[in-house]
Amino acid sequence: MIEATPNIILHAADVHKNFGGLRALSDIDLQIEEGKTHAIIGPNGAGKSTLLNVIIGRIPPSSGAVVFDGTVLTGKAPHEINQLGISRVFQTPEIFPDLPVLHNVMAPAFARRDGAFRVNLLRSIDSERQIRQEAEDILDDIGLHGRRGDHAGSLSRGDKRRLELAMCLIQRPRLLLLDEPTAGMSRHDTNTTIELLRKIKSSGMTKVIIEHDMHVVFSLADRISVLAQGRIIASGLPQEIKEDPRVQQAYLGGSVQ
Ligand SMILES: Nc1ncnc2c1ncn2[C@@H]1O[C@H](COP(=O)(O)OP(=O)(O)OP(=O)(O)O)[C@@H](O)[C@H]1O
Repeated sequence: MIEATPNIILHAADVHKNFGGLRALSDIDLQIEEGKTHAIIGPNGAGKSTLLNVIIGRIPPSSGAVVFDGTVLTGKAPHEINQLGISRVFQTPEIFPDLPVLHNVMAPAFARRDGAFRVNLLRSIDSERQIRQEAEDILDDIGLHGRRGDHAGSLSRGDKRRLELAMCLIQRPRLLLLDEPTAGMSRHDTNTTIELLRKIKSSGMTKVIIEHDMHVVFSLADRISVLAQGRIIASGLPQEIKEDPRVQQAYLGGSVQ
């Protein structure tokens, strides 16, 4: 078994992923420090989503292992990995469009407690009240409280993404993975989401963010890893990454600002 280093909550060790003849990930060694926000950036097709999918068990690596707090995740099913305390906000929101917004947020809390999306008729009313209150508080935090009775399907794309974030937060994950959390949002909604993610940061939750918007990355990240053609070409503090010539090169000569 691969040992987790102290303070390193997640370690992707020597991960490779091939799709047929295509090397989507090569020699990945990624260490995520507990309580920090770690951004993964890189040009289109660099392998960012593949890496996230390997971490959450949706895609098996061709070789290598992912270790979360001393537990090897490789070979586990996505729901088992979720139960260990890892949640992910997807690029395309996965919500229940026909249910009210509030019920969307409550549903994962039952899964958190029961280990499955099932309704336990013997569940105490108090517990249900507590979950409802928790869901209402989170909706308040993310600015969707006024929409709690509306069908989730009627929300704008940006609000659906925030709803999905609320559905992750109620699970109280130890590690939150965010795949382009502000994609499709207006500048105003993007800034509101940055503020919300900052608030979550102060709660000590570890976060991994994949993001193209450098304003979001540099507003939130404690550390940044840069993927290009399936390899991590640089990893470090935001200022180090900004000044790294290899990173500038990976962005086709453009500057990372
Ligand atoms: N299921 C799959 N089958 C075959 N090839 C795949 C599959 N998933 C991804 N790829 C390929 O692997 C490479 C990495 O893709 P990936 O989606 O991980 O990149 P990305 O960095 O997330 O890109 P983007 O920023 O555009 O979302 C690409 O060449 C992509 O075409």
